[in-house]
Formats: sequence, structure tokens, C-alpha cells
Amino acid sequence: MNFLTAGESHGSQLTGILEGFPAGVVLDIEKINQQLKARQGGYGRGNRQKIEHDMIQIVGGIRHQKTLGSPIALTIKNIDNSHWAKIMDPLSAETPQNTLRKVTRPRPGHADLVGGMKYGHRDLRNVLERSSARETAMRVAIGSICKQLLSQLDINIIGYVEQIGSVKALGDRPLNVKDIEDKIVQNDLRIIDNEKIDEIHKLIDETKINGNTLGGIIRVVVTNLPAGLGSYTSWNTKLDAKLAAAVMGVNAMKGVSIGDGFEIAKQYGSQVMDSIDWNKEDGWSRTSDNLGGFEGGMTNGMPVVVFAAMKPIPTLYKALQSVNIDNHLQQKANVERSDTTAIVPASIVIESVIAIELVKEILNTFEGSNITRLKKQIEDYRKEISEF
Ligand SMILES: Cc1cc2nc3c(=O)[nH]c(=O)nc-3n(C[C@H](O)[C@H](O)[C@H](O)COP(=O)(O)O)c2cc1C
Ligand SMILES: C=C(O[C@@H]1CC(C(=O)O)=C[C@@H](OP(=O)(O)O)[C@H]1O)C(=O)O
Repeated sequence: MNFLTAGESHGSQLTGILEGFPAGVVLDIEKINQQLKARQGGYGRGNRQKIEHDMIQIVGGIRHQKTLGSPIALTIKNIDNSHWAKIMDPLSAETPQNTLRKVTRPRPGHADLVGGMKYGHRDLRNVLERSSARETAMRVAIGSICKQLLSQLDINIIGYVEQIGSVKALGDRPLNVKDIEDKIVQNDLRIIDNEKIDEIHKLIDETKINGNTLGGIIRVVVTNLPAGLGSYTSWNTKLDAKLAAAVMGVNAMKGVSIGDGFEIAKQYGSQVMDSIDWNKEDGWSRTSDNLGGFEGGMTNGMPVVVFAAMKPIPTLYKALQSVNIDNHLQQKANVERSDTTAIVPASIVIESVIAIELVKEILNTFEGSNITRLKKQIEDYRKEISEF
């Protein structure tokens, strides 16, 4: 399985193609739209989300709510394009009259300057339009399709927020996906520690007033994955490495850890390794999950736990120092509309890219042309593993 996305932030639409997805999967299209809506939300978002109402359009690969096994083709309209149609017009020539809202003052922390250098763009809008996280809407749509398949294979996944700026909202860190879901739907920060809501709202409000921005930490939990997805046999078959790459492929991510990653580096081996256990009823298990469900690049049957560290949003309303690429004079960086923090939508994006990567690995491991055959193989495999 693989996927591709295309489209600029203020262009007419986002386009996505997902190929190699099994046939016969019944999809709930409303669930895709719910995920898209959730990605648009979260405290600290900018005004763009008041314009957009992301809705998935299916233009290939699905018939009567079921996947056909052919490439699934998707689009999401950019409603804001109505204000940018002339600026983003693919057909009109690049004349001074048509090159409106040219960007020449690159923003520190964004792709603007290096993207311009590499691709030879003198109008940095050609860079920012695609480097924008608008594209993550399509990854969430594709991730939602993958999540629905995982759910039909009894695998559950959830991403949520554990830290915004320096404020931690750890709560009791449940491993049960349902418990996490129940708590995070009650607030607009996607945190499980409801006592922190007021403090974090205040932090975001003050940050916005100061023209500044915030990042944070996201936690993703996946339960009921069979042991043995991924492989220790070669570096590029390790599934933990593939998950880390998928996380780092999301805009603004600067760190990833599997399980307690950087925390366990400080501890003794005796405090960290997850002891092996077996009993007749439940088969194999571990007495803890410090290693986040991975040993030797393979799932070990315990919940997979992934952390992602997001940097603060790079566009600041109190603009940072930059240099104009037209005259090399020091000037303030370009500022357009921007989020104060996007940690909440990013948690849904991270959950989505992990879901995509897990489905890829499942389809690498089992024959996945058809959902019924795939389900049967996974059931047989789970049984074989439990009897080891
Ligand atoms: C959901 C989401 C929303 C984002 N919103 C903004 C934004 O409003 N303004 C901004 O400057 N960056 C935003 N970013 C981050 C930039 O897209 C990102 O920092 C930039 O493309 C540079 O890439 P890098 O941070 O991965 O190096 C957002 C990221 C995500 C995941
Ligand atoms: C459009 C989205 O996020 C955008 C991501 C983004 C960036 O630089 O990454 C910059 C902003 O773009 P605009 O200037 O159009 O408001 C965000 O709104 C979205 O998430 O749907």
C-alpha cells in the first residue's frame, strides 16, 4: 500500500490517491468527515478554519460504500480558494499584474528560504503554498480510511495531547484507547487531564496577545496489535523506525520517541525492561510497557506508545528578523494568518500517519487483496502466536 497527496494550501483542492488498499472494506464516510472536522478544531487555531469546512469527496475506488481494491481517489475543496483564485491561477502567465501577494521576506522556521534557493523560486509563495500543513487534511482522510480497517481487525488507535508549551497535562496515562477517547472528547485541548484546561487556555490566550506561538507533546497509543509486525532482520524492516519516519514527516515535528524513549535513557536496565510473563488463559504478556510495545523493531503484543514533539508555530504575528531576497536588506519576516498553536490538530495528524504506517506493515506481512482473507490470516496468526 502507498499514498500520494497533491495540492497547494490556497489552490482549488487537495488531492489524494491511496493504492493497494484491500477490497471489500465497508467504509463509513461520515467518520472521515468527523476526523477532518476534528483536525480543524482545537483551542489556538487561526482564522483560516472559520472559512474551511473540510469534506471528503470520493472520486475513485469505492462503490456502494465498499472499497474495490483499485486506487482510492479523494479530494477536499479549499473554500478559501475563492479569495485566492487569481493569485493561485494555474493558467494565467507570470506577469507582474498576475503575481499578486508575492513573498520575498522568508519566515525563520519555515521552508520559505531554503525552498526558494533549492527550486529557484523568487516568489516564496511557490514554496509556502505546498509546505503549509494544509496538506495534512488529506493525510487525515487517508489515515481515517486506514483506521477503519484497523478497527475491523480489532486494533484501536488514538492520539492526544500531553503537553502544551511547558504545561504538562499527563493525567493517569491510560493505555485503554476507549478511556482516552472518553476523556478527550470533553475538551477542546484533546487532553485527558481536565484540571489543566483553564491553565492551558490562559497560556494560549496570553501567547496570542503577545504575538507568540507554542508547540507541545503528543502521545499515541495503539492496542491489540499482534506480536511480530516489523522485523529485526535488517535495519530498513524495523517497524519502530518506519513509525518514527512517518511522525517526522509531519510539519513542525522535531522529536519522536517509542515508549518512554528519552526518560528511560536516564534509568537502570532493571527499571526499564518489561518482564516476560505467561499464563494459560492469556498466553504471553509483559508486566510493564516501558519500551512502548517494541523489541527488535517488532511489535511485542503490548500497546504501542509513540511520543511526538512539535516545535512552536514558526509564523509569529510579532514578526521575526529576516532578510528580503530581492534586496538583501534586513526586514521583518512575512506574516500571513497563522495558528497560535496547532498541537491539537497535529495530534490527529500523528494518529493518522501512524495508522497508515501500521496498515502498510500489515499488508506487507499478510496477503491483503481482500478483507475477508486478510481477517482470516490475522486471526490464524494471532492464534499461532498465542500458542507459541
Ligand atoms: C496542523 C498544523 C498546523 C500548522 N499551522 C501552522 C500555521 O498556522 N502557521 C505556521 O507558520 N506554521 C504552521 N504549522 C507548521 C508549519 O507547517 C511547519 O513548521 C513548516 O512547514 C516548516 O516545516 P518543519 O517545521 O517541519 O521544518 C502547522 C503544522 C501543523 C501540523
Ligand atoms: C490551512 C491550514 O493550516 C494552515 C497551515 C499553515 C502552515 O504554514 O503550515 C499556515 C496557515 O495557513 P493560512 O495562511 O492559509 O491560514 C494555517 O491556516 C489547515 O490546517 O487546514
